[in-house]
Amino acid sequence: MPTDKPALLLLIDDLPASSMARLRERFELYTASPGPGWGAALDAAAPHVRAILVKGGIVAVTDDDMARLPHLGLVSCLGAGFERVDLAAAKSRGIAVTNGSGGNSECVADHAMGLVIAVMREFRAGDLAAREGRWQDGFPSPPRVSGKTLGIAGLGRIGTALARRAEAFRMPVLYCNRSPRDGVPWEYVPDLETLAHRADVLVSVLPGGEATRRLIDRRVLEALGPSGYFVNVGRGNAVDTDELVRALASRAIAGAGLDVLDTEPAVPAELAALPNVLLTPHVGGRSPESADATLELAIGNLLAFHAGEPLQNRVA
Ligand SMILES: NC(=O)c1ccc[n+]([C@@H]2O[C@H](COP(=O)([O-])OP(=O)(O)OC[C@H]3O[C@@H](n4cnc5c(N)ncnc54)[C@H](O)[C@@H]3O)[C@@H](O)[C@H]2O)c1
Ligand SMILES: O=C(O)[C@H](O)CO
Repeated sequence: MPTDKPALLLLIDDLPASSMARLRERFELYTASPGPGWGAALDAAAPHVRAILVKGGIVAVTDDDMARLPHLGLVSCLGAGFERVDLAAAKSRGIAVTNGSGGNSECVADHAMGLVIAVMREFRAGDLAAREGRWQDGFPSPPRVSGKTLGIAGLGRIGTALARRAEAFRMPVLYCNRSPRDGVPWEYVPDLETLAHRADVLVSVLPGGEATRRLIDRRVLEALGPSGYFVNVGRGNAVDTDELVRALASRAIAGAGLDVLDTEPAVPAELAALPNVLLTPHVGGRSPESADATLELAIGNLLAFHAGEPLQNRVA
């Protein structure tokens, strides 16, 4: 039965019931999931849809997919990641792409600060020692966090929120970005190797995609040095994981806290076996508050698009 609600092709199959209800209130939903029925589902939606909602860091939207949807004008990404959307194809077809950066940035910044503290203060080893009845026995004296120099790779929304938290810890903040940011009080360092060399703890908030692939390589890790720590809350592909494992195992760096891996959801056995790494399963941005804010941002953009109004967070 036709409705007066705009049609939306939803490429996400794990939204909570409350989010689905919010979308159904506003849109006539069509769905597709990667797998054998994908093409047929896109074809069924094609006559109706002008917009897609997708987790653009997880599900690919290719040139072929866009070609199947002749009325498509907007790919709205729920969450910050959009590296699996073919931006060049979207641009050449006149299709706008938006993301949800900002909706989860405070939560990811909390998580990053948590990883910095947990890995530097050896929470994992301390928890184990206490549970195993080795109260303080042979426990090392891990470094203080406050006052240490924080290097941030990728000073976007999350990086900025993290830098503000670090200020409360009296941590000098340095950052590397594609270009210096206007109006921020932190020192810009033009290359990652120098950033790592000058930092006590390097946090990567770099996005995924080809442009950032393995930017954190052996040289950067060696520059961080044996008393340096590495934390990643951006994307796993920005790091050379083999080199990271080598650096952790040989104590070329002191430790790491990783929320993202280029192999995820698989965790390499060599990494899992290391005592000086703390892992969380890509949950840095996950919270009810983030889910609410990112959905609200996406709905706002979808409605603006259908009303012919300006879009927020355009990435193409
Ligand atoms: N762990 C999680 O749960 C989680 C949650 C949200 C976002 N993320 C990841 O974090 C990334 C950043 O999110 P954000 O909201 O801060 O995005 P953002 O767009 O606000 O910031 C990204 C920053 O990275 C910089 N950058 C991009 N390429 C670079 C390069 N080659 N060298 C140096 N700097 C570069 C950009 O200039 C920008 O300042 C996202 O793209 C996503 O991949 C992870
Ligand atoms: O990109 C994001 O927002 C997070 O990584 C969740 O996908």
